[in-house]
Amino acid sequence: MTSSSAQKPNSSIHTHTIKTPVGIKAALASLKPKTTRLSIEGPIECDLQGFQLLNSPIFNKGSAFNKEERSAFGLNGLLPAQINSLDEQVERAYAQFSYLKSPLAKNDFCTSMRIQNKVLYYELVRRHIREMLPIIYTPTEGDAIAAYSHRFRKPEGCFLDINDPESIDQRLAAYGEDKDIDYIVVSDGEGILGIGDQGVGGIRIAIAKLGLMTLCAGIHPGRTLPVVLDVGTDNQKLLNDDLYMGNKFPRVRGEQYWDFIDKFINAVKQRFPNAVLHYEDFGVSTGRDMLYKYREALPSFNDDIQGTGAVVMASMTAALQFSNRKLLDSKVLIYGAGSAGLGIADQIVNHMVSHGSTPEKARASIHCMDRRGLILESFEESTPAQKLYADKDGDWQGIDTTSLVEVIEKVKPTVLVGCSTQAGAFTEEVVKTMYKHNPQPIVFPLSNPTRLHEAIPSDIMKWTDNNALIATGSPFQPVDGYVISENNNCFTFPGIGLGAVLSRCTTISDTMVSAAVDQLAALSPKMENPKNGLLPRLEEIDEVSAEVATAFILQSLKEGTARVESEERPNGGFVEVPRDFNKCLKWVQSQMWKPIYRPLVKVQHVPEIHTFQY
Ligand SMILES: NC(=O)C1=CN([C@@H]2O[C@H](COP(=O)(O)OP(=O)(O)OC[C@H]3O[C@@H](n4cnc5c(N)ncnc54)[C@H](O)[C@@H]3O)[C@@H](O)[C@H]2O)C=CC1
Ligand SMILES: CC(=O)C(=O)O
Ligand SMILES: [Mg+2]
Repeated sequence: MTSSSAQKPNSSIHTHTIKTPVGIKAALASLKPKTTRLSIEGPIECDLQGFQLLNSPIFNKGSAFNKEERSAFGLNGLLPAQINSLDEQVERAYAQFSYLKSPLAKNDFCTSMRIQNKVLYYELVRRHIREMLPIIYTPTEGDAIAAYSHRFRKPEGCFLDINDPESIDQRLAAYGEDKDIDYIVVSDGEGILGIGDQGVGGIRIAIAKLGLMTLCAGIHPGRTLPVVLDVGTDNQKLLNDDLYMGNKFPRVRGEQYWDFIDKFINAVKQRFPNAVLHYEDFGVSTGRDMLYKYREALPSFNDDIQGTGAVVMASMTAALQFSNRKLLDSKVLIYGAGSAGLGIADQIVNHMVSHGSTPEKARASIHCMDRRGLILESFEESTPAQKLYADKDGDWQGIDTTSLVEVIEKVKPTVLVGCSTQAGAFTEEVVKTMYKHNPQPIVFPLSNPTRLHEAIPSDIMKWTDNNALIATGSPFQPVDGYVISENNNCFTFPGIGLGAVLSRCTTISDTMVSAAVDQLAALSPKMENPKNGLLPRLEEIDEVSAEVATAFILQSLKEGTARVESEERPNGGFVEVPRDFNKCLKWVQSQMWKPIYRPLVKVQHVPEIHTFQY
């Protein structure tokens, strides 16, 4: 059992008066889990029929409905005669996907498949993950977001409007009144995937991240909620665009913005008391404050800060182990001290502290640059987070602190991280200076999209005689047989999110994130073969997420933040989570949603007309 600090979860969602039409209620009840909130196998009760069933992506099987289901659910006449297997459907869908030429056309195809049939969509992407991930996520999703108002076809997600803060709860209710929600991704669209302010188009980053939660970590796709906070936009192109679909005024900031956020957080706590809240692509001036302001109020997580920090820390650990160097001897230079850069710096500090350092010593081994150059104590306009890493002016007399090469010459970093959105900033001279001081320099150009990378791997390898240890922000081809790992936060946020959902933790602590980092680093294939990447293969992502989640849950249980063991099973008794890693891993895997068709069982209620999205 958990310690006394764990609270019993609010079970009001199970008992509150249900207003949805009775048919939908039955369908939803069948999504309810056996032990925790995830139901992944066995028959699903359903009383949708005919077109309603075909239009419900959670229940739809398209041409795979069998004879009995076609009769029972009024589908005869709505489908051609042949009954396909999921394999055949995937083959057909992949052929259609392959026929399309441009990445954006492929992205459109994926969107339409996702809102048509979730099982088919996730199975299709799972089988072709390496090819399709860049289409449904960075970099192509960034282009799709930039073109949101022009390519728009069907609304998905929940739109909250700063003009109408009193309606937040009503809007959340309209989206999913009678569902338990396990996981919410929210964005205000200010810092999208390295392409900046995209206003209301930010809804699509929330949708894309939730897609990865399901794909990579088996979060039930019917139990997630994408939210955009439409607070205006400072993107002049959007403001001038007649077709732009969001609020056409400059971003609201200051008190009115924070009141809106307060109301949103309170509404989430009330309506979805068991949900984990994931912040995505907020601006540098808000994302960090939001995380620290609310992280004790509800289990919440900023992917750009913590998810990115965690995956970089895991790659760095793997690179240090491979090159036989010690974490506490490392010196790190972060080029681009924004949300991601400072999140990485914080995660490195957390990790160094949990491996025996002090916060002061750990911070002293990290140096940060932004568009003003090396961050110095004398800079008045630095953010509080930047000030933690500021260098003493006196130590830098006579050195051009705006020159990356000069800074490297003085610091002699073992690790160079780029999250500056400055394409080509890691020049030949920069990389060769790193190499001069390190036989195996660790270089992570992370800026997305691909065209913004600080350097491309083939150049870095050429300039270091293939000795650099590289991980990038977007996918790249191997160089001379060396696999280049994508330092993608999809190796961390889905596993951490799954761990948070399953443990029902009250908060996501730094040490829980550190446990996830250590687990991911332990899965690095680099030690087996120097040509392997620093991170596991994408094809193993669901297994990786399960392991990351397991480490997270065990740490949460240790810290007394897990509430899962105070949840009652439907048939009596309480959930018991095994403390043994392998047994706990099996339990985690048993809770993950999988893209398989489950038998549909008819229930005898007459459905009313409804607006149910799934
Ligand atoms: N690979 C991954 O998994 C992730 C990659 N990223 C990428 O990292 C990049 C940064 O993202 P955020 O931190 O959210 O953006 P941000 O806007 O918060 O930070 C960018 C930082 O770069 C600095 N910068 C700009 N010009 C510079 C220059 N010439 N020299 C040095 N620094 C300069 C800015 O001052 C700012 O501090 C984006 O391209 C984003 O896509 C972000 C999260 C995850
Ligand atoms: C990958 C990601 O989260 C970003 O670039 O913002
Ligand atoms: Mg992001």
